[in-house]
Amino acid sequence: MHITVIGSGYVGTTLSACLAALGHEVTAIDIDTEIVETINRGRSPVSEPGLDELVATHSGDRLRATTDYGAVEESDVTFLAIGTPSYADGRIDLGGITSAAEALGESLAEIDADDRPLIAVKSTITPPGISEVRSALEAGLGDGEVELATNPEFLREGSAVSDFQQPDKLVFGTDSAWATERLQELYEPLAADVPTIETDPETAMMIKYANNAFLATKISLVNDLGNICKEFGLDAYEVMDAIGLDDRISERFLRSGVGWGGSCFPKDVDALIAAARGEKYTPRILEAAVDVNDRQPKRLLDLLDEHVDVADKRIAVLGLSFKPRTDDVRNSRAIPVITGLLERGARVVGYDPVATESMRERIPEIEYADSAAEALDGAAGAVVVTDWEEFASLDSEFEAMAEPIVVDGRRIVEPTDELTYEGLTW
Ligand SMILES: NC(=O)C1=CN([C@@H]2O[C@H](COP(=O)(O)OP(=O)(O)OC[C@H]3O[C@@H](n4cnc5c(N)ncnc54)[C@H](O)[C@@H]3O)[C@@H](O)[C@H]2O)C=CC1
Ligand SMILES: O=C(O)[C@H]1O[C@H](OP(=O)(O)OP(=O)(O)OC[C@H]2O[C@@H](n3ccc(=O)[nH]c3=O)[C@H](O)[C@@H]2O)[C@H](O)[C@@H](O)[C@@H]1O
Repeated sequence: MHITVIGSGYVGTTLSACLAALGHEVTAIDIDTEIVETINRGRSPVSEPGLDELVATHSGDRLRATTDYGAVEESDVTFLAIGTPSYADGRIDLGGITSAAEALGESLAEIDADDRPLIAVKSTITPPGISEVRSALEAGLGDGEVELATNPEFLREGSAVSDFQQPDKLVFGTDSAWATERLQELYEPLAADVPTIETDPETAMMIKYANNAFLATKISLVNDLGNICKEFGLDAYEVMDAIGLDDRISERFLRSGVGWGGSCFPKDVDALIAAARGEKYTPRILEAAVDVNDRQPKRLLDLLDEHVDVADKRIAVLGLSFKPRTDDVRNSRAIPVITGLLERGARVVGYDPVATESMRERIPEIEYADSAAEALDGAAGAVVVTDWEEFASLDSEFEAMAEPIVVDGRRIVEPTDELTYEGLTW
């Protein structure tokens, strides 16, 4: 099939490269010329394991990139994979996706009605927001019709390619059998043993929000229970390992610590709360999940305060990305941790295996080290914010600290006899 993907960020590039790998002819569209050139040079514009290789394999063959919306003329399905950030009050900002939808509508107006592609929304938008995207598309189109579907994405950053290639489920939100069949045909090469949910566009997006809200709330509940364990002098990981054996709970997403960040859980939970309030419903459990999450970085710093007065001291922050294996620092827990340390007058030195440059753009005023050893050298304390595998093998590096104090927010560092080691929930 001929596919166009509008928006070439984490989701769009993964989608484009993986669909090309499935045998489809894919055109990736982005307004950013640097992104377009990067893909056409055979490189991924975002850092994801395996994505560079996929783009390199298919670029110039089944995958090409352009800034020109005219490329939709050829396509059977056109995806919208534009960012959907939040306003300060949590409501979803649909400005980016509606302006893309309007521009897309203008291009579709040039195509005979019978030849128009199915438009599938990959971006995460609240169910009430779907009508706004539809209106923008129709405003661009003028007279005429086009069919809009939703096809939410469940991949995680850091494992985007493998998550896309081996999904737990596929969700098709359509208004017609024709649209469902197009999506079935598109995913046919990977859908063999994958449960497929065929529903309407709004329910499909509610499935996406419920999925993220459930997982974020699960982690906050684990953190709440973990904080209680810590107060009782118990190890939350021992407790969670045990409850995870209950199939109804499952062993996944039971890691307590400094909380959830990233470009999706915080924004999606906030957007769902705001959309629910817009309907005069107050989702109290989701509000509590956000509240627990907001408090975890402060609990980490309070623990550090018990061991060292950080004012004027060099303090190492190990891990800057919101999770390992990505350079993404959006809503990383490292941000409130660094801000809290700066408010206490600490001299902060940050280290991350790949996210240093992203964090430097965001917080330029702190020092950045090229290795964990360099960050720890002379530090009067260290906090661990991201569970990068390399932190598990740190050992003699701690000997160069002025005070060997480590407060671990992710249960990744191996405690030693020489170390004053505190876990956030153990
Ligand atoms: N990042 C993730 O792991 C996941 C994200 N999502 C959802 O997917 C959507 C996209 O997320 P990301 O890929 O992370 O966003 P992103 O910010 O990485 O990428 C968005 C891309 O759209 C481009 N763009 C913006 N306006 C455009 C326009 N008018 N025309 C063409 N291109 C335009 C930008 O230049 C950028 O490259 C969001 O709604 C997000 O919630 C869903 C599942 C996973
Ligand atoms: O909508 C999205 O964008 C995506 O959001 C999350 O994916 P992602 O944010 O990439 O990463 P996760 O692995 O879910 O981690 C999110 C945050 O939760 C934290 N986390 C995760 C698991 C855990 O047990 N404990 C915990 O604190 C991580 O450190 C990270 O900060 C979902 O897992 C994806 O299914 C979804 O598609």
